[in-house]
Amino acid sequence: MEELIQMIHRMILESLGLENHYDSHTKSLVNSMRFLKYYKDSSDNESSIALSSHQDSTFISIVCQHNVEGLEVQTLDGDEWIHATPIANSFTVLAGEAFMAWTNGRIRAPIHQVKLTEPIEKRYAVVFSTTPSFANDMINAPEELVDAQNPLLFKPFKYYDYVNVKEDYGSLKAYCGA
Ligand SMILES: O=C(O)CCC(=O)C(=O)O
Ligand SMILES: [Fe+2]
Repeated sequence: MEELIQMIHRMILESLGLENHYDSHTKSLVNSMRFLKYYKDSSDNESSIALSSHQDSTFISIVCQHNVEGLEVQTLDGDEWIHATPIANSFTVLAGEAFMAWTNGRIRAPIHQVKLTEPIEKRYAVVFSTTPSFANDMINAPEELVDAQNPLLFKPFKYYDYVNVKEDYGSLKAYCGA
């Protein structure tokens, strides 16, 4: 898993021409793993929201859906939900707000939710996440990604300061939008 995580981060940095930031970037990463168990709300007939819509705060989240449907990703215009249908032997990768801010918006953090629809009553998922380390949690977009056409979208912020008050602000833009 460590290798996969490193590879995804490397692919993202390379795609943006930021290879020279790779060492400092990966040195300040922390990996974590969460096990999730969802139940369908029995008071709902056909479907129930098991995890309400949100953006992850992370750099990336790698979701193992165990072949059970439910994860939905909102389109950018907010008009539609796309089923992130599980694919056998595959993970689903979502970018989070830390990457969105650090890449000055080049990488989007999609809004997503988990909805259980008949006949699914129960769902397990495992989520592997990367976040900044406690010692080095300043998120500051590299200057290569900021220019007249791409003005800075988010003022530099400390990741864990944001995570602590995220619920109060509702979005990263409200917290530190430039
Ligand atoms: O269970 C899933 O498929 C997604 C979980 C998720 O979005 C999260 O834990 O942030
Ligand atoms: Fe999520």
